[in-house]
Amino acid sequence: MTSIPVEQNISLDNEILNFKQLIKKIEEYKQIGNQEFTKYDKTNDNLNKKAVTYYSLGIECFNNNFQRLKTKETMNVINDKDEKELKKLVSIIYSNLSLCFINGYEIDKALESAIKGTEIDIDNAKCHYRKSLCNQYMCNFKESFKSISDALKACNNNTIIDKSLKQLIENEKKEIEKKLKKLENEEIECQNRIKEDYEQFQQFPIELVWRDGFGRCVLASEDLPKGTMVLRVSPFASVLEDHKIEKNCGFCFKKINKKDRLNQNCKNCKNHLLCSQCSNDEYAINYHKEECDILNFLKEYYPSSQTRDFRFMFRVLLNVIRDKNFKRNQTTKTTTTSSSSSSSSSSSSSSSSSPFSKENQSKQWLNHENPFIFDSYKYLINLSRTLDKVQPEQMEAFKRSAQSVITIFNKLRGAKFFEQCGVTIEEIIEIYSIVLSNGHEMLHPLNCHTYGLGIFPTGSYLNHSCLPNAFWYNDDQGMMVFRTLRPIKKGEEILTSYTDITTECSERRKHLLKQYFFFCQCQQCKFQSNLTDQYCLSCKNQLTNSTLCFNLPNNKNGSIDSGFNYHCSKCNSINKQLESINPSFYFTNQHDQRTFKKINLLINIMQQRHQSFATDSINKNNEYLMKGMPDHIVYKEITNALEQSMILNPSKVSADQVFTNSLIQYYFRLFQTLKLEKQIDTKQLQSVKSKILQLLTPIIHLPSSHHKPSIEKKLNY
Ligand SMILES: C[S@@+](CC[C@H](N)C(=O)[O-])C[C@H]1O[C@@H](n2cnc3c(N)ncnc32)[C@H](O)[C@@H]1O
Repeated sequence: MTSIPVEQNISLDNEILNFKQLIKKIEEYKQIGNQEFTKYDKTNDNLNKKAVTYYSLGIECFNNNFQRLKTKETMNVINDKDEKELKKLVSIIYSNLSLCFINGYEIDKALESAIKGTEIDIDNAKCHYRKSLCNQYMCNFKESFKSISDALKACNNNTIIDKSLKQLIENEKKEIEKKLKKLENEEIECQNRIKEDYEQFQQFPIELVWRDGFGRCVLASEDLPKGTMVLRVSPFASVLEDHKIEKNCGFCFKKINKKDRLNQNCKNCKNHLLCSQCSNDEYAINYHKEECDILNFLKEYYPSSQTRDFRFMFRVLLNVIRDKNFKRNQTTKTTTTSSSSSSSSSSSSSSSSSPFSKENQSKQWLNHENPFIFDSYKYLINLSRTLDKVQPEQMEAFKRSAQSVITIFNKLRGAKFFEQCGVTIEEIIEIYSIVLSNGHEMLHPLNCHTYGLGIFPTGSYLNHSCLPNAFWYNDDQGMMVFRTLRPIKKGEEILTSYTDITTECSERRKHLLKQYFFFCQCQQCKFQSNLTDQYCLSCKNQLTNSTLCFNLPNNKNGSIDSGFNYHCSKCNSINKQLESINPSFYFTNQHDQRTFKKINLLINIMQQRHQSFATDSINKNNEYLMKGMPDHIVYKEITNALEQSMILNPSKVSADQVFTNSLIQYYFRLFQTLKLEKQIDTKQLQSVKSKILQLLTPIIHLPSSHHKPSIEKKLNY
């Protein structure tokens, strides 16, 4: 439980004598909670703490008094009918609390509340419905289906039926059924791929498996040292960023010398450069030929539509069409061949002649020293998608865009082109949603700048972790390459990050939920979400959500002035005020603790020195001088401490040993302190900055472009 602010003016009358008083009090809390809920700005996606507080108070009031009334401590024993009424009310509060947590993106707490609500009143349909929703976000679709079925049962058990709620639940049930069917197919396809595509996966030290709740997972098939290339995937389709079109090769995306750019531009569309290598590659030449008329058309008639995303969709669709045309021709051929009883054509030899097979890709790709995985269309269309989560406005935009694409193709290639290719508008919309969840910005391996957009189906098989053990970049051929960040043991899952892991657990989970529609279940989040930022004043243990109890103050008429009391279940003491946790609490590993204590000490020395400089620059008795540490020694000590911590940097220890985030904050704090040091010059700062960047390599090398600028900004000098 997080610390919840309490309104100053609620009086807590703990002496509830009978059922009527209890129900009145709880009803009051519910009403104020509801008022706070309605007042809250719906666009604000932070937790509505006020509403949560009032609902929590209602629940606490019930917990504190119900047993007493039931166990006949009082003369006013509660009867069955009253008990039912009371439990119904509390269950509604749990349901409302669950909704607050859902709106605040705290799905674990939302689920916990919904479960409690259904336990207390099995006929609370909304609670079952919310339980189902939370399970969906947690990718437990089987559980979600069970809950939505319970919700429907509860609707039917209620004498007064809320028709719109029942309709909502029925629709949701259909959606979950569809999702379960889709997952079943995905699992079958995954098992098929494991068998059929064995050779491609054998090129890398990995194994593809299916796990309930997570879907496809990539595991290490042997012990892997740090830096090992674990996967290299060719793009199903990729395009340059708009501002790179006039400077970079449109096939391999490498930068072209200024003097060569004019010669290398396509004479027809004048909108596509090929580097000297690619202009000798038949595949690269033909690849552009197929899109040239489209680019030309856009330039002439819809100049504002020549955007990266629009160009990207054309490239995706051209490959889809190639794949479909080939398959259609193959079917026709097979039918003709079998009807004429000629010798059977093996499917493998036919597929090798596909214009969209691995063997027919660019020779540059095939001759490269590193192997790669090639994905045909069936692996693209099997990727997970979130069509049901797409906002209505976005869906409208998809439809408009899909219609424009069809119109342009039909105009340029013949009125029935799309129909003949067998691509429907529904399929294009589905591809859009796949691209939305699986498209990747393409990152330069050295400077991490985004230079394009691509889709790499097998690259999307890797799951996310907020303490990843692998990272990715795009290499000189525009392939997506994954490498290990630390040694990985055989059988361990290979995980990358989809988000900025330098932010707080709740922020990360919110971003992943908003962007990718799942509630992160990684080890790091599970560990961090159970920690509070407080520790027990008596036993000094860090309070976790599971050791933290929630108590109402015992004072009869008093108002809550300093928030809730916390009850440490480890030492049983009740504390009114809790201090913020000491950063060394984050490190269970002794070596880390010592290193960080040292850094902390040095920071303090620096800060004191800085203060004393400000107040009395020639105070010879300041602590720093008393310790007899000259400038360069302090500076060296800090660097040494940083180096030591690098030996045990967070990517090398397990998630339950280290808080990546606190480590980063520590470095930032250190840097800010050093910046204030008058005697530190730019060169020294630069050196500390490089040291910190080196320490944060695992994070900086992660794919997202969000965090890199934020780290750079914090290390500005
Ligand atoms: C890009 S896919 C990754 C591959 C996925 N396993 C599959 O088979 O498609 C992203 C999906 O994987 C699951 N996933 C990945 N990382 C996760 C995590 N840390 N916690 C929960 N689910 C995760 C979620 O279902 C998410 O929507």
